[in-house]
Amino acid sequence: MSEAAVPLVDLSESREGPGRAVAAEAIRRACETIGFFAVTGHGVPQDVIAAARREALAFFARPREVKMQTPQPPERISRGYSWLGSRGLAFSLGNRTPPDLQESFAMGPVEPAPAALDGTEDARAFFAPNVWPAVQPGLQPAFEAYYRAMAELSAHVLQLFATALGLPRDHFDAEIDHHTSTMRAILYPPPPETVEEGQLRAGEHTDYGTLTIVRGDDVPGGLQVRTRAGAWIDVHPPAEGFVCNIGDLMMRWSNDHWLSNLHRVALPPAEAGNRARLTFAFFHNPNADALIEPIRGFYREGEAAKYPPARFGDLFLRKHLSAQTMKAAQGAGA
Ligand SMILES: O=C(O)CCC(=O)C(=O)O
Ligand SMILES: [Fe+2]
Repeated sequence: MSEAAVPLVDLSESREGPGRAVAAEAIRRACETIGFFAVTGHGVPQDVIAAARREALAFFARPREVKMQTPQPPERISRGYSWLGSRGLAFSLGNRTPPDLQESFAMGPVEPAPAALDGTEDARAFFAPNVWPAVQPGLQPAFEAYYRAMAELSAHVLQLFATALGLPRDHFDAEIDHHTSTMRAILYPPPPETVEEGQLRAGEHTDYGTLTIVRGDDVPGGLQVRTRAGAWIDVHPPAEGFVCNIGDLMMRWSNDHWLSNLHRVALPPAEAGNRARLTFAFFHNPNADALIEPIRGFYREGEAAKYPPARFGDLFLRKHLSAQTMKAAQGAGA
């Protein structure tokens, strides 16, 4: 039950020089075993994080009818406000659970769609305009600044992934230059007096994309990851750091040598008191038209590809939508 199972990687020397290889090797080991690692020395200014947090808490404290002025659009893409009871992450695995005890506010790319996607389904799904609450003009700039900082950090970590996979460091660069990442601020309120059987703050799931970078409050009722032995262990973020995990796409790219691992957000025990928890989760995704094909140079001797090549846009739309409705769950698990 050692919590050292989620290793800590200091990124402060990881940009150039011998520190790059050291960080890449630590990340390789983490991705092969638990699929999670924590980072410090990431270079994201603490005031960017603090401003986004402040704006999120102010937004979630507003009356429901105000928050509902920027609802998640009916197409179920990750924009705007999702109210308590409207999502269930375990649905994406086809599990029938009560909905998650969380409300959230999501955004997508800050840059417009590249011209090559003009008029396509990808442009509509991945580059749908963001929605911003008119009552709180400070939220947009704070969230955009945080999103940009996360995108930059992701690009750096993906270069370390390339090195860790034995590839040139710029291997993924051309697949992420019009990335379709989303970010979600999530508020887990204090649990109600009665919760339904099997109800959690976030049901067990794997993430869908390349890399997720999470900043969640380190309070009871927090993030847990499943070890290969089947135990759920608490993941404590380092002070001023982030928790990173890889998603299904990196697992697919690595022909399953890397693990996109199950995780969840538990309910706090009753004695922990009535505490809410705030999380910022940045879900890094590649370009809509990135071709995800198991990386051959990385195969072990004689190994065959476990997946056919597939466009990211097609893979994602199948799984993401199933997190939202049980009806669509048949196609999940990609
Ligand atoms: O709140 C957290 O720490 C993690 C949330 C999460 O795993 C998700 O939203 O995908
Ligand atoms: Fe997750």
